[in-house]
Amino acid sequence: MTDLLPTSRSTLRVAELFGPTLQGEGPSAGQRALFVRLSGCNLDCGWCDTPYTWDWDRFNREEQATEMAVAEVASWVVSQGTDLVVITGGEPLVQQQRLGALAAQLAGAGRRVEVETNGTIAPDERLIAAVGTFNVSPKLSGSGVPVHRRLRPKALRAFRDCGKAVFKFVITGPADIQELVELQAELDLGRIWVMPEGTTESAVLTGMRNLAEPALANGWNLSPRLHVLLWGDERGR
Ligand SMILES: Nc1nc2[nH]cc(C(=O)O)c2c(=O)[nH]1
Ligand code: SF4
Ligand SMILES: [Mg+2]
Repeated sequence: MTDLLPTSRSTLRVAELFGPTLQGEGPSAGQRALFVRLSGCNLDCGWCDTPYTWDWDRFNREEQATEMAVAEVASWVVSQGTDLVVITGGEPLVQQQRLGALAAQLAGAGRRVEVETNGTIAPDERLIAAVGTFNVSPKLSGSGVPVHRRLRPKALRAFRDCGKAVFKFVITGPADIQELVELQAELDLGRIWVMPEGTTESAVLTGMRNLAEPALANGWNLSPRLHVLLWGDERGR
């Protein structure tokens, strides 16, 4: 029998717990929310704004990642009087088993659970049952990640077909827009948000101005990065 350490089944690698703050992105932007940021990612996007969750060449893993019991994370969330909880990363689905346990506990306690994911790992049934909305953010060529790693059509179809996903794309320029037009035609993704890349107020505002007309022309919604407009690059916001 495989000798699994109990901690490997009951703990999550956590980067930070924060909030209440305002969900800054996607369909729930502007809503009060708590955030659970998990550590670890299976991609390495050039413009990543949370490299402290995965880039162990630049950051110290022991300092940036804490093993926490699923129950401990859940009780922190439930102790706060805010009903929306956003689980993000990193890539939360690299810990899918324990993420599913957390999401189920939170849903059982009456919380609305959103998961921010890069869409490369298909969600399992327990996770789908517990999550209210998956904000699926597949990476485009501007991320610098090779296409076979960042776009996994089978996983994207699983999100699309679960009925709980919206798709949110970070756009860094015209090549990303063209790639999204093609992806939409190929995969029929449903509701799409586009969002500028940027960690300063001026970069986000300029990006949103550049995206407004392409969004309207292609049937897409436009997402702000509200937390960046309000607080810049401050961590834990
Ligand atoms: N306020 C706020 N909203 C967010 N929406 C998605 C975030 C993320 O880092 O995934 C995020 C974040 O870091 N802060
Ligand atoms: S998928 Fe998200 S967390 Fe992972 S490297 Fe890309 S932007 Fe960063
Ligand atoms: Mg962020």
